[in-house]
Amino acid sequence: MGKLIIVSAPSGTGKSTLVRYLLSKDLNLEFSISATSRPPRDGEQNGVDYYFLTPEEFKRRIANGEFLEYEEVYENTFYGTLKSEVDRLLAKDKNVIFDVDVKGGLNIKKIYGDQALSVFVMPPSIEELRNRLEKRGTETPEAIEKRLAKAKYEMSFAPQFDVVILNDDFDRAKEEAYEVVKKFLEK
Ligand SMILES: Nc1ncnc2c1ncn2[C@@H]1O[C@H](COP(=O)(O)OP(=O)(O)OP(=O)(O)O)[C@@H](O)[C@H]1O
Ligand SMILES: Nc1nc2c(ncn2[C@@H]2O[C@H](COP(=O)(O)O)[C@@H](O)[C@H]2O)c(=O)[nH]1
Repeated sequence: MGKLIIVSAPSGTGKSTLVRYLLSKDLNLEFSISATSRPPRDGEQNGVDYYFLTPEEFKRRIANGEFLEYEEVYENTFYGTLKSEVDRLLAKDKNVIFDVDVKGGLNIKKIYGDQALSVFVMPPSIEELRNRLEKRGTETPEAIEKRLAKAKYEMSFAPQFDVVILNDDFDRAKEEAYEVVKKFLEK
């Protein structure tokens, strides 16, 4: 049976970068495409990066019980994992990797227990998070402030994860993540 790798971190830490690296390795991993009510960024594609839903459609699916978990990660912006997405990937005998916020990560771990490995990616500092988000340039200054304001709170959940990886130097962090995930998948 396929296993689950959950990657969570405050916004800007580098979890998507880490997830992309792990997907490029020979680990039989496939990405769990989340649903979101936020609009696509430049270059993002529906059904590849996210399933982009209107807030109304997102709420209809919540009421219909279609989500394994969902969070209003930022005010009026919903993100969630569809049950159908996880079932689709596990049915293909894939290991599933998630890029989800901290609460979503802990919820998925609770549901799947030992079948899942929860990984918290720790930023070196709040200042470095700000640098990374400003350099990425995908959020307005107001949105960056909101994300940073939440980061300290999210970091307090790190001890509840199976593994904590510090993303200071990316080359070191990606090797550590690879070793930890490989070991878990081989168990
Ligand atoms: N170790 C690192 N050192 C410097 N920059 C990094 C490092 N890791 C990632 N980055 C850069 O930081 C930015 C944020 O990374 P990424 O988009 O992967 O973060 P994220 O945690 O997925 O954020 P979000 O939750 O907002 O999607 C990117 O521009 C990425 O290239
Ligand atoms: N609880 C969930 N959180 C999710 C999911 N998909 C993504 N996310 C998290 O949202 C933020 C913001 O993402 P962005 O793409 O707007 O930068 C980030 O922390 C993601 O990990 C999900 O299905 N459930």
